Amino acid sequence: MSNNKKHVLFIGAGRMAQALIKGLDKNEFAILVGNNGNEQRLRDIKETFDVEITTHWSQEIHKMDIIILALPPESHEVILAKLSETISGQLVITVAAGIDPTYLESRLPKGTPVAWVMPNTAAMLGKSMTLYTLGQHVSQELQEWIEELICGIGEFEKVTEQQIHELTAVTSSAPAFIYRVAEALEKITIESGVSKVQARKLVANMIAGSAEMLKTNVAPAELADAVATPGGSTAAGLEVLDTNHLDHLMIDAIEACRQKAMLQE
Ligand SMILES: NC(=O)C1=CN([C@@H]2O[C@H](COP(=O)(O)OP(=O)(O)OC[C@H]3O[C@@H](n4cnc5c(N)ncnc54)[C@H](OP(=O)(O)O)[C@@H]3O)[C@@H](O)[C@H]2O)C=CC1
Ligand SMILES: O=C(O)[C@@H]1CCC=N1
Repeated sequence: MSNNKKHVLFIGAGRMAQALIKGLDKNEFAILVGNNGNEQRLRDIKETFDVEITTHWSQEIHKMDIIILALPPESHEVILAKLSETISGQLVITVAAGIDPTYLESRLPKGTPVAWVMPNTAAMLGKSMTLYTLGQHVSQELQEWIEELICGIGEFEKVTEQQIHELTAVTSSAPAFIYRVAEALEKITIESGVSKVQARKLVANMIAGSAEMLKTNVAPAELADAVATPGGSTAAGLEVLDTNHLDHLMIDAIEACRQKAMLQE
């Protein structure tokens, strides 16, 4: 069984690597994890996820089928140069904001299959909305490997390189915007005298229910209309949001993420 497993090396062992490792099918993938020298973190990962760890990842490349770069965008340049010395046709995947297949291909040996996968932290619950796109040298079989990798962490969509540049802010960064909204609502809820646990239950289930409603494909405006009873209380709150241009605030926040991701390349 283990001989048929695909060997995956994670370079980077932080939040995103751990979220992905949690979702991967350990019957399909043999996982090895390396990082930038934080050995305690590697030991914790070994214990938590029952995977192999290495402090010398560059010596393991020849045994690997897939290499996943789960490290900061600005660390890619040096890591790709190091990888190029030993790599021989392995699939290289990055999850970094701003690091597209064109960037990877230009820094790896000619013909190296590469992909860009953009998950979010809900990967750790198998609930990521993940985007992916392929480089020029990815076969049908390798595309299937990529989909096998990411199906364990939630839903996915294949899009273009340009679309990942533009949509990383929406599918990977905007969860943080939702958490900010939740934080504000939790604070308000606690002020009504309920416990923190109750506040979390109220707010989390309200957001989860709203997300389920969105999945029915009814337009968000229509869903909001259905909440706002004519002349009722919700309309008064919506008017505050509209008058203060929540939509403009969202556009500005998304644009700030996009600009920063471009600078990190
Ligand atoms: N967090 C998120 O929601 C998302 C993150 N991403 C992308 O994932 C990537 C990682 O982010 P995240 O997990 O949040 O970051 P973390 O800071 O949690 O983890 C970064 C990891 O990269 C390792 N690392 C840094 N530099 C090097 C290097 N030169 N060589 C080897 N390993 C290195 C660190 O090593 P050490 O353990 O030794 O410190 C650490 O394990 C980023 O590129 C980000 O754009 C993409 C989508 C969503
Ligand atoms: O904040 C970041 O840079 C990463 C990329 C998208 C989500 N987190």
